[in-house]
Amino acid sequence: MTKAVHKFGGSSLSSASRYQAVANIILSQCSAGDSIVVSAAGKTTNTLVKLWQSHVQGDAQAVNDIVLQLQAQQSQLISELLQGEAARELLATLDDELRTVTSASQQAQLHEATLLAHGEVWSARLLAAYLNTLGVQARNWDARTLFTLHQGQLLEQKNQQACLSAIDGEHIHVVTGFIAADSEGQTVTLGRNGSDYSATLLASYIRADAVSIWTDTQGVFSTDPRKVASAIKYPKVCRGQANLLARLGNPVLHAKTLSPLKNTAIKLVVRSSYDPEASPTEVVKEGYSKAKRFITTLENCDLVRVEQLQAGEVRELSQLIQHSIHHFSQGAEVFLLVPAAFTHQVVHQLQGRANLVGSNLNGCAVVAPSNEVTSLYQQARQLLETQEVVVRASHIAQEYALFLTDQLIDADLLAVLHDRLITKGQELAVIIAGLGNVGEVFVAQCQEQIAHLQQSFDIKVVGLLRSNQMLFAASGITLSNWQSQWQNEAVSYTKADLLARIGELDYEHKVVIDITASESFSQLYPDFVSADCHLISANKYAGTAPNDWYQQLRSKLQERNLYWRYNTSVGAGLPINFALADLQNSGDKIVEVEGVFSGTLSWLCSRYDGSETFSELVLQAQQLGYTEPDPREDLSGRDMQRKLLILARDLGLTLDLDDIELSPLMPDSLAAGSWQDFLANRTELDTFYTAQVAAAAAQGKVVRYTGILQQSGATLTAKVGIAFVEPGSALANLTPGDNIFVIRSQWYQNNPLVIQGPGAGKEVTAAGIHSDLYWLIQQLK
Ligand SMILES: Nc1ncnc2c1ncn2[C@@H]1O[C@H](COP(=O)(O)OP(=O)(O)O)[C@@H](O)[C@H]1O
Ligand SMILES: N[C@@H](CC(=O)OP(=O)(O)O)C(=O)O
Repeated sequence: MTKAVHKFGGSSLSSASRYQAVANIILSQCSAGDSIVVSAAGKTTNTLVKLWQSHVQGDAQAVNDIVLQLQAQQSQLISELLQGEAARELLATLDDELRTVTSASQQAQLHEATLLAHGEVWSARLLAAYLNTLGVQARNWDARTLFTLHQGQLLEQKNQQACLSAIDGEHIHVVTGFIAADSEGQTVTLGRNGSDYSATLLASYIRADAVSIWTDTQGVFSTDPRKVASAIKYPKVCRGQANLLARLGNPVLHAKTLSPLKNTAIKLVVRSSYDPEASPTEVVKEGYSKAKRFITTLENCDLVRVEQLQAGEVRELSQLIQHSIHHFSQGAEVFLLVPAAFTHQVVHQLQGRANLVGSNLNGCAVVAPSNEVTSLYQQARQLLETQEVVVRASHIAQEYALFLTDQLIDADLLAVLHDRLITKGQELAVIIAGLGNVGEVFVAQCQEQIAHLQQSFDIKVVGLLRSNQMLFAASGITLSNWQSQWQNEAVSYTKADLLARIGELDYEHKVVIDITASESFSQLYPDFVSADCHLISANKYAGTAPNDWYQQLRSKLQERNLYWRYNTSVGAGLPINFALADLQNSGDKIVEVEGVFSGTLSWLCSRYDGSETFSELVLQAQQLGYTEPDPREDLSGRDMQRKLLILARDLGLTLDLDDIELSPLMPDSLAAGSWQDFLANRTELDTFYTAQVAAAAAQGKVVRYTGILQQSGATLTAKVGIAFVEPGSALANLTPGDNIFVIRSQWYQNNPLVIQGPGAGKEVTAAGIHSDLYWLIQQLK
């Protein structure tokens, strides 16, 4: 049986609704025998630290106020999650504990670690009780009964025995993070953010298979995603870099998190409790992922030079102040970066061997592959200079460059640094679905196109998919001979196989290019987005799916900073979506889009001159491959209806397909029945069409099949069908097969903007998809 440990940090337990979300994750993802390690709710530990500081300062009033604050916060959580006896019991225990805190403070008997431990104890107790009310057999553990340290060292055997006998296979075990006991039974803590470490320790003792660190971001990013919206989520990060980030004070993982995993195969992932479906970051062993670029900030540190630093002394100092301390050597000198609040303690401990060389410093560190560090160091220095940041001290090591300044690296400055230093030299994985007419041309053009785009991005086609087989190579498919690779290596696949392969890709960016005409493939878009893929579609189904589904997809894309381009779904390579977006973005108001958006119907109506019957023309078009296999698909007008809906949604209208009036280019009697029936009765089509031609001629006009979207005040007209147009108009004089879009706007009123040209064809459609890819890369740069 597999065993998992899930750790939920304070950010995942910051309110009753967050506890509920956590419980839902546990209900859906955990089974008996799994362990849940919890931190203190929200910022409770910070509040407890303040309480301790007030106590040390002898400020009884502040101690009281903070106790009341804690009581209010915890009681609210309990009351919102539990009822009846369960609630009463926890509220009474909370009261007792807080009364004990107050009296211990009054009697000068408060113990720091014991005080700080309350946060985790409250969380574990409440979560276990809440899970019980949901019918989960949950057990609550105080980690002081599981983890013992003697003089700062873990008593491995004792701890393992304690954990193995506690964590049975019948319950879900809710365990306090952050705390342990010393050999006298006194509380000790594992350092701020230490619950990550508790989780991996527990996992190593009980020989779990996996640890999930659930937090409020979807994984480990190139920089703090809460400060820089364009931060890149990395699917994989190697342990060494994760550890280095932690040692530089980055909060996403605690510095000791990785040590219990050494020499184990325990899988570690970081994922979001706010978005459990989003693909996580896996922290993998060295060599299992490429080194990535990161930028992390430091705030309010002191730089301390130390003489004769002994081995293990930094660890002891970190233990003393409950914070990780970054240290580095320059020549014979060793420096420590100490959180300013603890410098006094550290200097005191070092007994005359420490000199303060810089105080209240801020800064940033660029972590990168070792061959990039020197050049990034130089670029960063120049960049900081142009941003008028005075560097007080800097350090370059094999895997990172560190800059210390007096100025704060705020979110704006961090965004600039990230943009210039981190988002260069990125990789984009391309997955192409649909290798029909257009798909094959697209792949054939890819080699040259990619070489052209390569200057800014390292682009690799990693997947080629047909409806039932796929060729996947994470390191890239050689496009010059993909056909023979396909012959030898393509395999049949399921949706789960495809998503698993995409999930394993270790690229900064991924894009799925859908050149299929498959509705079921389009239904996978939400899964692709959950796996952090951008989308490019020639396929019209997702763009015309029911509005709720469509809007959910759009918001999911937005939440993840992902792009969706679908220029070729309307008018093939014609830049209609670009034009509409550009006009709207520049402040114009579009009042009407009218046109012929079907190459087939354009060809039929423009070619008809009465010398052949309409049905003969339809059969000719079928033979020339201009129509769908059953030409009634075209004659039904559905395809144009879909395209009009895509344009309407681009204009911000929340329409559904059925909101667009549709009248087909054939009598209803022919729409039903088999193709044979159609052939047998095709004269009905001819009668239908000649009647339309005669009616048009009576008005001095000609027949065309058009779509129109018109906004006039509060009235919206959206319809697709037969229209009688002036013989001299642009719509009437269309080259057979071409599409035309006539756009009327505030700026283009009497003389409309006309976009006209081939609206189908494999070369132009493939070129349009390349244009979407180019656009995507411009956005990512
Ligand atoms: N490179 C990064 N990737 C992800 N998160 C980061 C990064 N750098 C900083 N962070 C911050 O780390 C926070 C998560 O750590 P923390 O607040 O300790 O979470 P928890 O309470 O779940 O333990 C995120 O909210 C984010 O702001
Ligand atoms: N509650 C402790 C331990 C911890 O790990 O918290 P979090 O998981 O929220 O970072 C702290 O705030 O330091």
